[in-house]
Amino acid sequence: MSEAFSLRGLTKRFGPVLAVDNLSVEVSGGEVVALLGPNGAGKSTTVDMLLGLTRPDEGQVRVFGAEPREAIDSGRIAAMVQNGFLLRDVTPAELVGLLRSMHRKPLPAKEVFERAGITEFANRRCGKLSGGELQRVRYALALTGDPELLVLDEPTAAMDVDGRRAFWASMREFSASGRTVLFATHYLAEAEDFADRVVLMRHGRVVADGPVAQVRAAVSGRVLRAVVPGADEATLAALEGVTTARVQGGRAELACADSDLAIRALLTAFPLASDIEITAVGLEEAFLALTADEPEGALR
Ligand SMILES: Nc1ncnc2c1ncn2[C@@H]1O[C@H](COP(=O)(O)OP(=O)(O)OP(=O)(O)O)[C@@H](O)[C@H]1O
Repeated sequence: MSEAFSLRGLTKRFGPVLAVDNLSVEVSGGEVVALLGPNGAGKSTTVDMLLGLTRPDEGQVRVFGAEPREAIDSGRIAAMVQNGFLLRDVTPAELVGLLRSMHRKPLPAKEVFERAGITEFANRRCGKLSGGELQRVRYALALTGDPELLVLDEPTAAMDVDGRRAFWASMREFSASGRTVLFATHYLAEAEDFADRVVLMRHGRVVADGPVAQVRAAVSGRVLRAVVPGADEATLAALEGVTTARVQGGRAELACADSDLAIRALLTAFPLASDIEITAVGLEEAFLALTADEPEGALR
């Protein structure tokens, strides 16, 4: 499938803060990708670089084989960013009208209103709209130019349950026509329900990237804890079935892709290992561990 965009070796610093650290992601046309991570993981900075709003310190961004600016000018990419500014005294209908006049092949205004669920308040001034309604207006503006790639930063923030449901139904319709979507979120459920692929970020880096089922399998393994005399983290991490290892307070904690293999390997290498316990890690818990705000977390 043709490439929609690629981010290669992107790095971005804000003073001492390393917001994005050597990030590489390639997305093909038609994929729906969730950029998932906790607050401060670097999602917005990554989205801003994809849109050409921020320049990377290192690395390269290509959108449909060109600079982001060209893709934006040609209307092939559109975005809905957090807190995008909307004038208080204009109406959504006026904004959509203005944008339609700037695009080569805009969608009919009525279709934009319907798809974004703003028909009811399209002629009300933006200053009179709620936070959730304004989010839908931002979505309408992103749809107006009929883009091939839609980039959404925390699109459902401020939306209520019904608003979220309607929004995702509309997005499904958008992607069903073979278009590409990248959305940043910190809601695991949204990523699971809507994305084909999840790129999990933490501390500016990609910690997992793959189909939802694969990321789920990679993160929802088991944890083996034991007292292992004389063991160091590197040796334990190299055992068969073990993903990462941590030794703390005399106990080893091993994150396992396959705990059956891991326990056999552990007892072969360290016959004196004792006080062994194995616990299952749910996806939610594993996600929290993977993205926890501690550089040397148990699971990575
Ligand atoms: N303009 C800026 N100046 C200084 N630091 C910044 C700036 N923008 C982002 N950062 C820092 O870079 C890091 C990544 O921020 P970013 O907003 O990209 O994360 P995020 O994953 O989108 O978080 P959130 O879910 O809260 O939006 C954070 O530590 C943030 O404080």
